Amino acid sequence: MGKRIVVALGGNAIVTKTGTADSQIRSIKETMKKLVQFIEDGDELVITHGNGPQVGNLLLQQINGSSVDNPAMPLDTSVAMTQGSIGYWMQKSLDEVLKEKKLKKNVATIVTQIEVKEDDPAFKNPSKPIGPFYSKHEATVQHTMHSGCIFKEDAGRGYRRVVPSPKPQKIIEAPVIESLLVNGTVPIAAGGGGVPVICKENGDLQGVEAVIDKDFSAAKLAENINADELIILTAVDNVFVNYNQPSQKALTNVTIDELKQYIDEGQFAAGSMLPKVRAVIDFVENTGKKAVITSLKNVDKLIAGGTGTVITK
Ligand SMILES: Nc1ncnc2c1ncn2[C@@H]1O[C@H](COP(=O)(O)OP(=O)(O)O)[C@@H](O)[C@H]1O
Ligand SMILES: NC(=O)OP(=O)(O)O
Repeated sequence: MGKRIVVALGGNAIVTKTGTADSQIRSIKETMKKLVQFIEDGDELVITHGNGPQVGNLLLQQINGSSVDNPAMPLDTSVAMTQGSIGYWMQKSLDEVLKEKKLKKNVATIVTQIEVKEDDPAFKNPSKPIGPFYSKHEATVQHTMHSGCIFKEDAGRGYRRVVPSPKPQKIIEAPVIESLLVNGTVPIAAGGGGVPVICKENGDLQGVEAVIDKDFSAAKLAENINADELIILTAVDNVFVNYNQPSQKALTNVTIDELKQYIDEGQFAAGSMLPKVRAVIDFVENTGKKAVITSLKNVDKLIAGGTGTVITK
């Protein structure tokens, strides 16, 4: 019997050096050739993805191309725009792969809103890096040109714009996503971490300017739709302790208590592996189900029965 699986795709599944639509579509098609194996296996698949590079680039286009008659769109709308563009690329690519495999399945991208808390401390401490990398000098120039933009150093790789990244509380479209699954459709949902919204006193939703971390959204989505498993696909086969040191050790089977201890030891880099580890802890703790962190290229082996870092209670 198939499982209900939420797969979260990292940057290496989409992003290319040139950033053209064609190159990102080519990269995504290769990704879909891997993910189709879950469908062939009889699993119910929900695909979610990041948007850090794309939403940052889109914001730059908004800022640089805007005028009084053609205003720049706010960040929540820009997130929705990237859900649309990346979802379009994914849905088109997966459709093609399904056709090549002679599998009859519908694919649908859902513009997904995610509730966040209005008083989330993240709004006062922007931390989510988006868009291109700058040198320190370029970041200072950008900050001078666009006074509202904050730039921070990103894991030794250069400077990037940072925006608030509140924690997801509830997937608004979870019932729609579940009904699609029940009807045999493959939903692409909560893309780019979801459109962040707050719930007003009268129950209306209002978009807020932020980018939610897609790993936390994937965990909340998996929880809200009663998924059996959360799989986070990134660039490394395993989570490591003593990462990039001669004594590095791949984690294969690990409990959430062990992971918490490794967090206390500072084993996981903030802004890269740490949010993934925190997200899987949330999912496993809240549901008692299993999560996996591994690489996209490792999907074949994962489906064949193992490898990657498996996290259980
Ligand atoms: N302890 C660790 N174990 C494994 N990878 C780590 C660790 N600490 C940092 N990393 C880095 O985190 C990266 C994954 O984060 P990131 O690139 O932000 O993910 P995404 O795939 O979502 O874009 C890995 O490719 C690796 O370079
Ligand atoms: N929204 C988000 O977390 O995107 P990235 O994974 O691309 O940073």
